[in-house]
Amino acid sequence: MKNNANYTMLTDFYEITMANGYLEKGFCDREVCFDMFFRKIPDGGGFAVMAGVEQLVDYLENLHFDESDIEFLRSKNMFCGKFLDYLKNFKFECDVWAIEEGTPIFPGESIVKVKGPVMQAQFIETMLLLTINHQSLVATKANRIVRAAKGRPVMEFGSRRAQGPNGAIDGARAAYIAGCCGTACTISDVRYGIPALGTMAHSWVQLFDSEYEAFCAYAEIYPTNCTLLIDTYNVLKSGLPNAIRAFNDVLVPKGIRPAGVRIDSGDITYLSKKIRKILDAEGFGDCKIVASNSLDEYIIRDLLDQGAMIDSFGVGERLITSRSEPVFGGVYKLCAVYDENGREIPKIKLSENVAKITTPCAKNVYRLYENETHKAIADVLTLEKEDAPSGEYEIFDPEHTWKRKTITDFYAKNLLVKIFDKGKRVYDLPDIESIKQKCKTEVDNLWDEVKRWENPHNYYVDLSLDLWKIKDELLNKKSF
Ligand SMILES: Nc1ncnc2c1ncn2[C@@H]1O[C@H](COP(=O)(O)OP(=O)(O)OP(=O)(O)O)[C@@H](O)[C@H]1O
Ligand SMILES: O=P(O)(O)OC[C@H]1O[C@H](OP(=O)(O)OP(=O)(O)O)[C@H](O)[C@@H]1O
Ligand SMILES: O=C(O)c1cccnc1
Repeated sequence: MKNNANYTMLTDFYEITMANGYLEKGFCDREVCFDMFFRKIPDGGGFAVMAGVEQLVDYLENLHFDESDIEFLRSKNMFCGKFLDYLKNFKFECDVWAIEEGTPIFPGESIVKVKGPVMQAQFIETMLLLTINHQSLVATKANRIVRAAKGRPVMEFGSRRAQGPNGAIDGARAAYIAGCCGTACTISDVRYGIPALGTMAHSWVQLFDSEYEAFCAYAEIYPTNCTLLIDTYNVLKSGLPNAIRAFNDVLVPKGIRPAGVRIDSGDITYLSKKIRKILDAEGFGDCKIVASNSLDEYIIRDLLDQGAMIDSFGVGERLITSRSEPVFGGVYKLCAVYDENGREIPKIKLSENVAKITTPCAKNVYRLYENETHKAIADVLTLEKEDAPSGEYEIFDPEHTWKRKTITDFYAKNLLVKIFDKGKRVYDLPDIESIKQKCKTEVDNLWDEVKRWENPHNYYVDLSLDLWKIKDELLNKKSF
């Protein structure tokens, strides 16, 4: 569902001062190309997960300046009348391409490409980065947590500790794309169709005169979806015995099986093993054990290594805030300008820090898959005018060019999909289930070496020879 919020003024102030300046200096019609890319995968992982395109589309489709926005800008006494008039009639006219949501992405490759008048392409930087950076961060983290859980469902529980409403709502969406089974965030279901789910809070148990009464009351109201929180007082001495009594007294006579018990404190491995034994002995072998309490991929891996008997996980704060690495450093850089004849002039940003040097030119991004296994071998950035890699193709490391490899028996997929043509949307937004499925399929298509936790294989993101030559020429240029 569309959000329809107008975030036009959610922009760094310098985007507005530059737009006004471009107009004053006669750059109004200057066509340019910008690239969004990121430099580092959070948590030392082998890949990130693209997310947030739908909200970017929403933003771009709503982009307009209200009368009150223009009056606000006029009150700053910084902007010329011609610019304020331009804003009055502002209509988004850029071409936009993006890698589809749910796709694994790698450092250095264009994940969003924007072409159009510099005033517009520059202006959208802040929201474009904010939207893609946030959701890709949470999707990347959630995918790590889901993979650590090895097929056990992971519920997203983080709203209460998210950084603001959109942190919760869009974060839940990103978590679902990346593999979570649902969210406690109800409005994410209303807005995006992310299944709302959950158990109960300690306050439910505390409110009743006894734990047993609290459990019976819940079982009576929600007999077919009865997961009881058993750690309010003492898991083994009180919570579990009371839950078993309530199951036997309320559900068993109706022929209904209990859904589960949740633990939210203590030594999860020790408790889950004890709980499993007791539930099995009492004839509740099908009753699931849910664990929560400041979990993340590291603790989940550790718990499973210890043999914890957990069937599903509830994960909140460390997922929704990506606590271990809370920044997805996507950047937006000018890579080309076009002269009056439409000829492309490549642009580079240099830096002492090699990782900060940009790749010039408007580019395509191809993912090369092995014919037989459909596993992704490498990504290759090419000039737009180049054909897709095919046949016998040599890839080489753009920094260590002697590292070469000839590949055959592969097919290439163009990852950058056109979303807007001259400001008009030309892309049908996929539904959330297809995005989730895409994420699963595409992560499955990565070699295990890219997915391992420690020192994952550095997936190749290479440049075509023609693109590399242009970059090399600019790197060796003496004056600018
Ligand atoms: N067996 C285990 N191995 C590794 N980590 C665990 C294990 N059991 C629990 N943890 C984690 O250790 C941390 C324990 O948190 P904490 O010290 O707050 O204990 P607690 O029992 O939850 O206390 P509280 O009652 O205050 O919530 C949590 O992040 C939890 O997920
Ligand atoms: O630990 P998280 O991964 O964020 O998961 C969500 C937490 O939120 C709830 O706790 P609550 O707000 O009652 O606080 P608590 O930590 O004191 O239980 C729930 O019982 C989980 O502990
Ligand atoms: O439904 C739950 O169990 C839940 C929801 C939010 C936070 N913690 C737990």
